[in-house]
Amino acid sequence: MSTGPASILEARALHFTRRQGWRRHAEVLSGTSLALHPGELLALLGANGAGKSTLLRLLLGLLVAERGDVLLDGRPLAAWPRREVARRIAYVPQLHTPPFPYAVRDVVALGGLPHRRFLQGSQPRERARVDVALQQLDLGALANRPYTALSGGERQRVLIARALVQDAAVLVFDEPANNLDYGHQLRLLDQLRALADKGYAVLFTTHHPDQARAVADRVALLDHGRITADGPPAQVLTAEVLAALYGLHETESTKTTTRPVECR
Ligand SMILES: Nc1ncnc2c1ncn2[C@@H]1O[C@H](COP(=O)(O)OP(=O)(O)OP(=O)(O)O)[C@@H](O)[C@H]1O
Repeated sequence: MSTGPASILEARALHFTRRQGWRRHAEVLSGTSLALHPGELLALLGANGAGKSTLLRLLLGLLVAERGDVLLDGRPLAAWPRREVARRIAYVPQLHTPPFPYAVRDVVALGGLPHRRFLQGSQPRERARVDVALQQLDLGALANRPYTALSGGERQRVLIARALVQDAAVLVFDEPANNLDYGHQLRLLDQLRALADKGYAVLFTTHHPDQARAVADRVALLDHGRITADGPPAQVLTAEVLAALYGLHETESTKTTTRPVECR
């Protein structure tokens, strides 16, 4: 029996297979377990194709495992009404191309939808949350611009602002620092840290060990669908472990990737 604090979102021994072609099936996750706690910033690292996005989609209930459980507040995800899941877990996907030129403010306001009653418009409290999120993400000047006319990095910030308006207890980010310039990457990492410090449970995937080392409380390594390490970055992110995870021999470059990024 676990003696640590209760997890808010947890994957327990998940098995998931993808069909690849007519007959071939590949097991993407093989008994994968991962627990996320309130107030914690957890980084998930793994090579291309390791199964990170698949694990996130299972945790969000967008895919269903063949075996194993996903628990939200200790209760199987499938037992929660979909709308309640949307209230509790906010997801910031990797960038996508939006179909319509909605104004930035309207995209951010979509985060309030799970909190509205049927056919109800936005409420003053929600509009105030939109203003705060726009400000927090440095989007005030872009609020009335079409979302489709923004750069990749600006769009990423809009999606993060939308997640904040959702006011969920769990925030899940798929490679959130992708497409951001160096300054915005550092600011984003600081924002993730600040959100965890406020009590949100924050999970993000990254290809950059230095980002995990700079801000995360914990880092979990996913290697061919299995969690091979899970602990404080300083313990987990050794040059040897990274070389094994990414199929590298220990070199000067792998040593460099274990150096911390200064971001505060
Ligand atoms: N829709 C799909 N249909 C079939 N196979 C898929 C699909 N999506 C992903 N896969 C396969 O599942 C495996 C895991 O993919 P996943 O996207 O979860 O990895 P990842 O760790 O997020 O990779 P990356 O870092 O490149 O984004 C890969 O072998 C991939 O080819």
